[in-house]
Amino acid sequence: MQAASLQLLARFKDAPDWVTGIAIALAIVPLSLLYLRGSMRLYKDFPMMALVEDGLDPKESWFQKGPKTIQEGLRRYRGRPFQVMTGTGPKLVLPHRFAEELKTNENLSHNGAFAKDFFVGYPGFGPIADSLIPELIRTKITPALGLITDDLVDETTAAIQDILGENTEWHEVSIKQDVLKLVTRLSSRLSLGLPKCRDDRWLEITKDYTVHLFASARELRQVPSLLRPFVHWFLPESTRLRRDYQDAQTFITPEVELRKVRARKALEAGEKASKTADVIGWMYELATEKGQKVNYVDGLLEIGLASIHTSTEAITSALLSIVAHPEILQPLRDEVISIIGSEGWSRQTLYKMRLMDSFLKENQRCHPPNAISMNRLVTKDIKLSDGSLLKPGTRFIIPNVYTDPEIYANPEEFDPYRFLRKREKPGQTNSWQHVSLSSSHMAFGYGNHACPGRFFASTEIKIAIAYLLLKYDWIPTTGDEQPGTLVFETNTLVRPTAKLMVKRRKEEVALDCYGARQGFEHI
Ligand code: HEM
Repeated sequence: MQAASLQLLARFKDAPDWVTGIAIALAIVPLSLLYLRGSMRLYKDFPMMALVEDGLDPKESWFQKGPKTIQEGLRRYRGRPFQVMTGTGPKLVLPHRFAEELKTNENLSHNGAFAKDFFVGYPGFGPIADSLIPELIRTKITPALGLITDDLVDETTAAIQDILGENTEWHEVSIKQDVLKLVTRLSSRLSLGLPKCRDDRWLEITKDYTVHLFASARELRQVPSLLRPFVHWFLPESTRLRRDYQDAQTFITPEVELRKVRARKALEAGEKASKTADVIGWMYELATEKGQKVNYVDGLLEIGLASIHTSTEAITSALLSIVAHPEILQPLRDEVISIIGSEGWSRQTLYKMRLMDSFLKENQRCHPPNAISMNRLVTKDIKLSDGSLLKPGTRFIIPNVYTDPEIYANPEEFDPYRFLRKREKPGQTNSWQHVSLSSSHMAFGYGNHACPGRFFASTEIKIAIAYLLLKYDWIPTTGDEQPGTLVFETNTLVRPTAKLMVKRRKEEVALDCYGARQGFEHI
């Protein structure tokens, strides 16, 4: 912890003297106090896991080797709950068998757990706990997916052209950065609709906000808790985050006002407000239905946060897997050629891409961005089936079981057909889709707070991959920047600098779609 504090202090070198003085005083004085305070918060009935054999204390184990800490804990404590020391305090690790009994427990909060890890309450960090958004996704976005599919194809057509272009010679690209740009375009199309969604200023704000929030929260989790209320004011990422938030407010507010005026005028003229087709419109609709005030800036930023980071990781990782397993490329292309070539884009045709669906699910299994799921805060006493008592305030996580040979045959093998075969078994057609939830595949979480955006995510990812495969050839780069991964806490993510070689090819069937949707306007 001392090393982390000193590293942090080094970042204050350009700050005024008085700021540095305060920071140093705050860093040195309470360190011992913090250790005491931290240890008092431990869950006393559960063993603490640390990779002592690797010379790491509990917190270092979590930060540097999260996935290994969890695996080793499961082995060492033979399926009994144990605790780990995260940057924001201890969390229980509950073995996977508890997922079923906890999935619909009402005394669990997802927002509460995330609020603590993402410092909701500090200026600029706010949106992640807005409870209206899951409802909005369930009641407005998912039912409109048939119509949204056209928008996403339209946006992918334009965005791919802008980002990857027509170069038919092999050239190197920063693949994660390019996918991030593409996903930001798609998420922005959902949030703001045409034409605002293509505004460069908004695209920059929403992308930067997502990147800076994850970076700030990650930095702050490494800072001793007593220092955080001061340090967050000076961390470069948090400073940028507050600026992004203000920029978002400046950008969004006039657009919201404009929409409200239009809706009011329509009502005054005795007309119905037009049907809505983006997040601003749906938020307006939901607020009116519920007679509730909504924060549009928070809502749009939350959609960006939930969707941009996750879908970027999913698409980049899928593309890297195709490059690493070239034998799957042609079967995936053939499926798109056959289905889109004969029936065009629609929610139904995307559903028919069963190999793509299975491949994406297998990719989540083999390259999970997170080793755990079901991050929850206990709000009332819960007694587990093994007799353990979880008191209010307890936080827990449940590890994934993707490498368990009793659940997945040959778990080390990357088998894009794995879930396709499972779906062919009687009665199993809907159990193993990309978006299906189960405790043995928790890539979209599990239970009451499982990802409501997964239907949108799966649609957008399939469209993006179809374009990337039919319009481009991909091979590994020969340069220094081999993709590789970054491990932090329990996350294993594609490195932001990952590179691939790409060249334009001629797609076998027409994919493109131009122009806004007909008969479904913005308010
Ligand atoms: C590949 C893409 C995505 C992945 C892997 C993913 C994964 C997850 C996971 C693991 C959770 C936590 C679930 C739990 O703990 O049980 C979650 C929650 C959530 N996701 Fe996603 N997500 C993705 C895309 C999206 C998109 C596109 C949206 C929005 C359109 C979205 C909106 C949300 C929201 C609002 C929650 C919080 C749910 C709640 O509080 O009840 N996600 N997601």
